[in-house]
Amino acid sequence: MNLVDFLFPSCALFLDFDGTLVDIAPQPDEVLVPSGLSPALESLQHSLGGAVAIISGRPIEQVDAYLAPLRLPSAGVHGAERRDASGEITLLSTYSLERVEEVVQALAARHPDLRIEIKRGSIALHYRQAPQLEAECIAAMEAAVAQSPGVTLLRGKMVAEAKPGGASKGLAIEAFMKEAPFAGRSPVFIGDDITDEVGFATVQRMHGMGVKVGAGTSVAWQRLPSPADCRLQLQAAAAALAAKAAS
Ligand SMILES: O=P(O)(O)OC[C@H]1O[C@H](O[C@H]2O[C@H](CO)[C@@H](O)[C@H](O)[C@H]2O)[C@H](O)[C@@H](O)[C@@H]1O
Repeated sequence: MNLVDFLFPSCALFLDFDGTLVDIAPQPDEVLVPSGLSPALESLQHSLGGAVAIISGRPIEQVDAYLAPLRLPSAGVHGAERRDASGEITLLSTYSLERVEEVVQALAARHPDLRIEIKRGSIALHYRQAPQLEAECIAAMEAAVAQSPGVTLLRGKMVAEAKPGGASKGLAIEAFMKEAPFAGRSPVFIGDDITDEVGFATVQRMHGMGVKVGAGTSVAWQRLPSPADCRLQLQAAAAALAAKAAS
């Protein structure tokens, strides 16, 4: 697809972070942000009347650090936290993760290649460096989550994450779409992971469009081959929209 053909000044743009804006890295803290990314996002934000938001599994403060000095409206931890366009933060209720933490710490003590990420209201267990442990990690997380009221399990790219049941990327997008400057626009969501499928379904239900980055089955109607291509297409769309506004 050519993003330029689908992104109009009347769109609202929602963007996943890992695997969409940046390439997947061996470890969560090893992602590289190409220097042209934030300027392109800032230009798009300007052309789309401010209606550009990041919808990530990461905490908002991490996304801010990667995109600095740009601070976009953002949803973090799969929608458990959200910063609207005025800068106001909404935090969803969280639930005890004591059992999940016990289980992942015990697993990681036995398998040092596993990586635990603790966020507000969520714990992610990464097995990218120990893919042979996938089944064991999933089984352990499923059992721990089953003993943790209010908590659900979300699977992503080489990661299993316990998060509040009420949080989802779809609900975060819906919340943005009720507010200025997003309300009344046609939503486009670009993402790459299973965790983004609910976001694709949400925007398409709202007569918008989901764009899946990379391979794998998806409900999204459009597709981009890779994060590198996604960045190029965002840059091209930013330039085209800026040129249209100037003409
Ligand atoms: O919703 P996203 O913005 O795509 O965030 C999803 C998760 O991304 C991170 O983990 C993933 O990316 C890492 C860096 O490329 C990779 O090492 C890991 O295997 C992936 O699962 C992040 O660490 C998680 O907190 C996010 O939930």
